[in-house]
Amino acid sequence: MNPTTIFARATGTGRAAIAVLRLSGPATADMLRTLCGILPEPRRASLRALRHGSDLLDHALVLWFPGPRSYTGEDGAELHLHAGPAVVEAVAEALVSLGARPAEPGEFSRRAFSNGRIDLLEAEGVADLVEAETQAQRRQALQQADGALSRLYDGWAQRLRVLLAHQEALIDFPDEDLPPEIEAALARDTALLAEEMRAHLLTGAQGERIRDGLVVAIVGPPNVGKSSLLNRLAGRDAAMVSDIAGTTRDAIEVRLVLADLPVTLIDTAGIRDSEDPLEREGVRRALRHAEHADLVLRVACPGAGMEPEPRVPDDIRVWNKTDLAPAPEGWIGVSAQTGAGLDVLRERLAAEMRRLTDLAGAAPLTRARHRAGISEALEHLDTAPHLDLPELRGEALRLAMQALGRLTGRIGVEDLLDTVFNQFCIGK
Ligand SMILES: Nc1nc2c(ncn2[C@@H]2O[C@H](COP(=O)(O)OP(=O)(O)OP(=O)(O)O)[C@@H](O)[C@H]2O)c(=O)[nH]1
Ligand SMILES: [K+]
Ligand SMILES: [Mg+2]
Repeated sequence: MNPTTIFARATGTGRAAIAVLRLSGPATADMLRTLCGILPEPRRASLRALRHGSDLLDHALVLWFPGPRSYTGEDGAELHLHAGPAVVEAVAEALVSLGARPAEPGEFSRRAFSNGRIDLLEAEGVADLVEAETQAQRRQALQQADGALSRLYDGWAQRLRVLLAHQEALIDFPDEDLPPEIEAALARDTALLAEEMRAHLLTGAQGERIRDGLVVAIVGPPNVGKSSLLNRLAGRDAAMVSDIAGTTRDAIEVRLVLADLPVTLIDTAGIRDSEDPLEREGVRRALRHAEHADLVLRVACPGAGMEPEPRVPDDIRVWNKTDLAPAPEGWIGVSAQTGAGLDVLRERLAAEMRRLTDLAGAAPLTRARHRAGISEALEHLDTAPHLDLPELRGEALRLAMQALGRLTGRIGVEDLLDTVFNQFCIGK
């Protein structure tokens, strides 16, 4: 059955000079002919009067992309319209009356996937690229959209295929004639592959941090100036500040960009023993945030607990209120009030964040889906050597290969597609 021809506005809906309507599907050529009078030259921008019946809709720049050399692999087009809502609406209505329908979120990319133009990992890279807010996210998304992860996983699947072929050759030998050197080589190569996968799983922490952002928690006793510090780092009055100990109860989150990376900075309740059930809950939440954060700013100040908690090696120790007394050895001195020392603190934070996201050039996994797939493949590889029968070892290798195949979407992913593509915006 022929797919329906779909269209969507590919550019944002705010005030703008130009709006791009994108089309894909078998009726694209007919629709262009109707609207433009003739079919424009392929892949060349041409200025056309768009008409529907006797109605002049707009003067537009028209691009015609005959399939399969198009984003979706189908016939496609772009109409660069004047961005007035009435213009876009008139052209959209004309397209609907010609038989097109508005696209679902991610439908263009889904068609590109179905037509083999991109695999699932590349599609996810495209989605991340559309969402990228920081330069580190852009670089990572571009790498994935360009197929860096796909090449890695396809390479592993290819090696597994070879191992499986050897394993199957062994099945045909009677037990007593099994060539031991082939068995040994198989076990060695399987273990080697498993090691590479284990190392790759470790890059996931960095990759997911770049994609989702890092979490930095500000923790310490009451009144040391945690909220004042949050406001300084955020550059705005996000949290209430007062000289009353216990001002902050619930955690307050602020998003910002530091060292090209997205950060969620969390201000928490001052940690102390309290009879007040609300404050106790606040303290409990503060401790939980400290535990789950990528980095913790442990704040103290003159007269308030220097060591609120046993010292954790990765924590950054911040001594606030240096306008009242200088910082002791081993603390970064700041004054949230005057702004002194804030640059040094920002630089230290940035350095720690770079350390936590350093990939040394490797393409990292970026989503829980990837982590689950690789873990599954790894489980099968780890099981294989402990299985007695060569048939069972072969089956374990096959299952590992399937887990990798689902990551790229080369096999058995129908049930997964809605989850992946619904995260896209409309028009992509
Ligand atoms: N002198 C001086 N006072 C400061 C500085 N930073 C904060 N303060 C004051 O310290 C008091 C407590 O500040 P907060 O930011 O509310 O402290 P907090 O740690 O968030 O307090 P809780 O939320 O109650 O735990 C306020 O009166 C601030 O004005 C500073 O650098 N120097
Ligand atoms: K306070
Ligand atoms: Mg506070």
